[in-house]
Amino acid sequence: YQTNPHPHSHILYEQCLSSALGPLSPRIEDMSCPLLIDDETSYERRSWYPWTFPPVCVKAENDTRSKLCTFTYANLRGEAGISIITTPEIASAGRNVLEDIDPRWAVWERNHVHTVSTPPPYEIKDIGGKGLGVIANRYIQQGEIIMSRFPVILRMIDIEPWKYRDVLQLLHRAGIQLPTKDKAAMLALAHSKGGYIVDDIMNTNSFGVLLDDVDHQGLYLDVSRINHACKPNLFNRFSSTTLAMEVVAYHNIDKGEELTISYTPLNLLSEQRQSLIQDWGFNCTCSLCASREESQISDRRRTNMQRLLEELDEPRYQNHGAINERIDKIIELCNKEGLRAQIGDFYAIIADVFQNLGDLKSAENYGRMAVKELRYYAGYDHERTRNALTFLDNLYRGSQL
Ligand SMILES: C[S@@+](CC[C@H](N)C(=O)[O-])C[C@H]1O[C@@H](n2cnc3c(N)ncnc32)[C@H](O)[C@@H]1O
Repeated sequence: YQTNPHPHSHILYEQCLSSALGPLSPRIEDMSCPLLIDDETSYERRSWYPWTFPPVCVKAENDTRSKLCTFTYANLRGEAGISIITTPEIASAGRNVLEDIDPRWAVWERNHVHTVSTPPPYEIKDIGGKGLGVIANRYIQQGEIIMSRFPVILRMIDIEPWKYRDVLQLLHRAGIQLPTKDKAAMLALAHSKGGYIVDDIMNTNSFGVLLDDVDHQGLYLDVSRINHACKPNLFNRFSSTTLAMEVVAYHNIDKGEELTISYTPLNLLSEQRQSLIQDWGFNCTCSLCASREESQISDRRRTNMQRLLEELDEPRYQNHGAINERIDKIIELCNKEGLRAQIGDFYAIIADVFQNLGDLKSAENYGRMAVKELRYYAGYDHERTRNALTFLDNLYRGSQL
């Protein structure tokens, strides 16, 4: 091991911040505690390993211990570079996301082989009124993985302790340290609000992602070219172990159709949806927003679903007849509203209700269905999927106490 002269990192190193056995590889010989690396520890050549450049850091105004740094890794799994703006602690704990994936392990984890459609079944073209967009160049079948990408920039969302100017400097550094090809593609992405260009690009195109369970903004090339629709034909799922964002066909898509995702959670009411879209800097012109009649019908159904879900918590409905009646109605409304991607979350709620009722068999059934749906729609190791798996793990253990 290298010696680590940083006073705080020593303690953190002893505690071993990240899971010692990286989730990407089951090999026992890979067990090691990652070192904490920042601008002070990386004074010797290569002592900033595994990063490609020595990290550049800024200190918080009132707390000199908290640093925010830019870490760059030039070649993530042969695809692109990645720059991460985060704390040294998170970078150290989350650095196993840089490891190459052992394919046998990945298949075992996911339960199926991961295949991205090749050649890509889409083209990126100018779309009137929306800038560039993505168009299907052939018939696409439900479930096809259209894109699978790693982020080129990640930035921690809670940057409150640091000066905004300092954060912008780190962002600038994040951009210039990317390999030339990725930097050019990143700088060509859409921007909408003005200000420093990379900041504007991040705010116009990023997705929320977790690094070491902490919220970050993630910028994904290509995925960023997909425009918004309230009833999209694609959904995206995220892996916190690999940082991969997969874009998958929600249903069958005809050649020539524009490929779309929803920039907002799918189940919002029209007013909430429109206001979020306006924050994005454009107007929602989907029929679900633009047609008064359609949005009223949809809002009514969604409010109904919400009410039915809330009723499941009420003691007077806590019997099998009332619960099953509500489940049938929720599923019917969910299908009518195109909210299939959220059914896993509903199953998880229902599993919980059955557990509270003491019906562990039904709780297990719904818990298993929740895991299956969440693996497919949210991601095999998404936080929501992990929560559903923990529920199943605890189900019988809890009843034996
Ligand atoms: C993530 S980018 C999508 C790709 C973008 N059109 C481009 O040229 O790269 C988001 C930007 O695309 C535009 N956009 C996305 N969906 C739209 C929609 N449904 N209607 C109008 N503009 C849209 C907005 O300007 C938004 O700020």
